[in-house]
Amino acid sequence: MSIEVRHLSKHFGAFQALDNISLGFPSGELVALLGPSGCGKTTLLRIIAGLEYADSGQVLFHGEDSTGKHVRDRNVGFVFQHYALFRHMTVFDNVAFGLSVRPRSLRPSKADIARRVHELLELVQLDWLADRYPDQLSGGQRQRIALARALAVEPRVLLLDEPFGALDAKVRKDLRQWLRRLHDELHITSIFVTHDQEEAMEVADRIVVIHQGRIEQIGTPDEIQQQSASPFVCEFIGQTNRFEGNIKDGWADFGDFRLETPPRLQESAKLAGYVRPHEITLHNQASDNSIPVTVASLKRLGPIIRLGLVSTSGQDIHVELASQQLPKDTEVGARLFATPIQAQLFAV
Ligand SMILES: Nc1ncnc2c1ncn2[C@@H]1O[C@H](COP(=O)(O)OP(=O)(O)OP(=O)(O)O)[C@@H](O)[C@H]1O
Repeated sequence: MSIEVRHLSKHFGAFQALDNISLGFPSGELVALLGPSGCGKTTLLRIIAGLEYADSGQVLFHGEDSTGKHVRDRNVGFVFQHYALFRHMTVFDNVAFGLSVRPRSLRPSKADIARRVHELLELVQLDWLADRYPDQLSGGQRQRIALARALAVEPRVLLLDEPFGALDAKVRKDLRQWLRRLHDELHITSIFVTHDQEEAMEVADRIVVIHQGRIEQIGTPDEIQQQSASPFVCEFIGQTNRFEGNIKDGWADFGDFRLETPPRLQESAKLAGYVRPHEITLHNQASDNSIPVTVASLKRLGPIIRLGLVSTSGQDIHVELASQQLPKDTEVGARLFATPIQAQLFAV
């Protein structure tokens, strides 16, 4: 089931939460809506679900206009961070709920419901918890049961709003890998909201970066990271170093170093160059293209070393290297030369 939204806008009073959003969610993909708090991602998800209505624009399910359709007629499954399980019902009854409240003519038999519930509990690998109550589960187990409950009605689309937001880092990491595997098994078109770029990178086929109610970029995790569409995306997706420069003799000139410039930037007055921590090499000797720096901090994380450097002009520079790439005898206070090997360049 593909989903498309066209020219969606939404105001809350004078505040514009969504500003003319158009995009498609291809059938069977797992797409992340990523952006800072308040950027409009939950509002977009709720409009797709039918829990909220846009001021203008359309929502199409499989090419069919569903804009005015009630939530119960859209056949979507939800997993929301605060959409708790029913506390007075067992795990089994929670998962069975969506099927057992169907009108009599559409309701499967008791035996069919039981079979389906056990299949789903097996899918989320928690069949052994069928008789427990939600209070007797861990947070991660509760979210997996919530997912089983959402899947029980065989939704055409699965919508997840920060599904693992309230969980601790380790459980969160496990659950997102598990969600990815589950998606690979089921291939239900799924959209999940997150403000955690690492989560989006790890789980999604495609990421939609939203900022102030507008789409900044749509792309695969690699495209978003390596070909960011704007300085905002560059800064939002993981750690980066920003350098300011300008065009000199056809090069992007940043004082201590220079880089090749694409033709589209040749006329720019000012440039911002974003260099990721792993895109910088360190040397004992100066070269034409190196920044003199002092090592301010050095942290070993297994085979990786993270360094905090300060340039002579006072700029902080973050670097990440494999330990064998670190110049010999480097310690805090050492003077080195940092060479950016590539950058994403923008006119500013
Ligand atoms: N019912 C409402 N009434 C008034 N303002 C609202 C309402 N719902 C959302 N907003 C505002 O619209 C903006 C977008 O909200 P939304 O919940 O979509 O953001 P979000 O990107 O999901 O943020 P978060 O990650 O914090 O949940 C926010 O500034 C929010 O305060």
